[in-house]
Amino acid sequence: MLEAESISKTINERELWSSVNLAVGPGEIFDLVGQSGSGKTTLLNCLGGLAPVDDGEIRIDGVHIGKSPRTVRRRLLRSHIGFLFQSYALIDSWTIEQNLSLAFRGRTRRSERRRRAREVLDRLNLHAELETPVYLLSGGEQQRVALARVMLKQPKIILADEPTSALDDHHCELLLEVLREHCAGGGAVVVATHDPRLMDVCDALYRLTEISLEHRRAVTVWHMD
Ligand SMILES: Nc1ncnc2c1ncn2[C@@H]1O[C@H](COP(=O)(O)OP(=O)(O)OP(=O)(O)O)[C@@H](O)[C@H]1O
Repeated sequence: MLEAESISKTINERELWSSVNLAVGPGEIFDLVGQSGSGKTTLLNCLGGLAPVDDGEIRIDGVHIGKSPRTVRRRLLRSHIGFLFQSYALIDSWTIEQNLSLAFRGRTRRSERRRRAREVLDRLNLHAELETPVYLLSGGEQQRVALARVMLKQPKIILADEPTSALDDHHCELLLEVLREHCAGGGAVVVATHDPRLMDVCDALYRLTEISLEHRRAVTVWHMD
């Protein structure tokens, strides 16, 4: 479903990681761990096509995203990838409804979009009016709006960066339920987290590890039972 083969990334002459191999298939949740600054967010961005790699290949359903024409790539990323960003990536001055409308493709009627948005928000225990501007919400509520947007989009692959950072245990459990359902339906998840509540449900752990004095990082993989 999502494969990275021998990918490397250098930013401002600093090699973040190199020769990284990773493959996540239907039903799998992989965790990415490593020290702050080791390049986890950058790796997620590269896997999701938001940033280019310097070497190697990233394939989604077998399509090499770096080499495919721009329109094919955009369509593929749009239908396959859903991001849960560390910063939530919501538009602050927009309402919840406007932020969630970005998840819908094609011509979905507004009444239908509102009905589905309400259903997902209720499930996430977020009962604010759809007309509420996002800047009025707490961090945890904003994180749930971002999760609602991914749930409405229904991508095949979810890339999540510290998705539980603002969630209490109850809401963390809701997130886990959503991720498990996503995987049970044949989806895949790559998450960057050190949160043991989330690490517990992961199938494998990819650790960005420093392996030499030149600060090169490789990936060590542990498969969890
Ligand atoms: N666009 C950019 N321009 C310059 N430097 C960048 C850019 N993106 C990332 N970096 C640098 O690359 C390094 C890795 O950043 P990244 O956010 O990927 O690490 P991380 O492992 O996710 O860190 P954290 O756990 O603290 O979120 C950092 O030193 C960061 O400053």
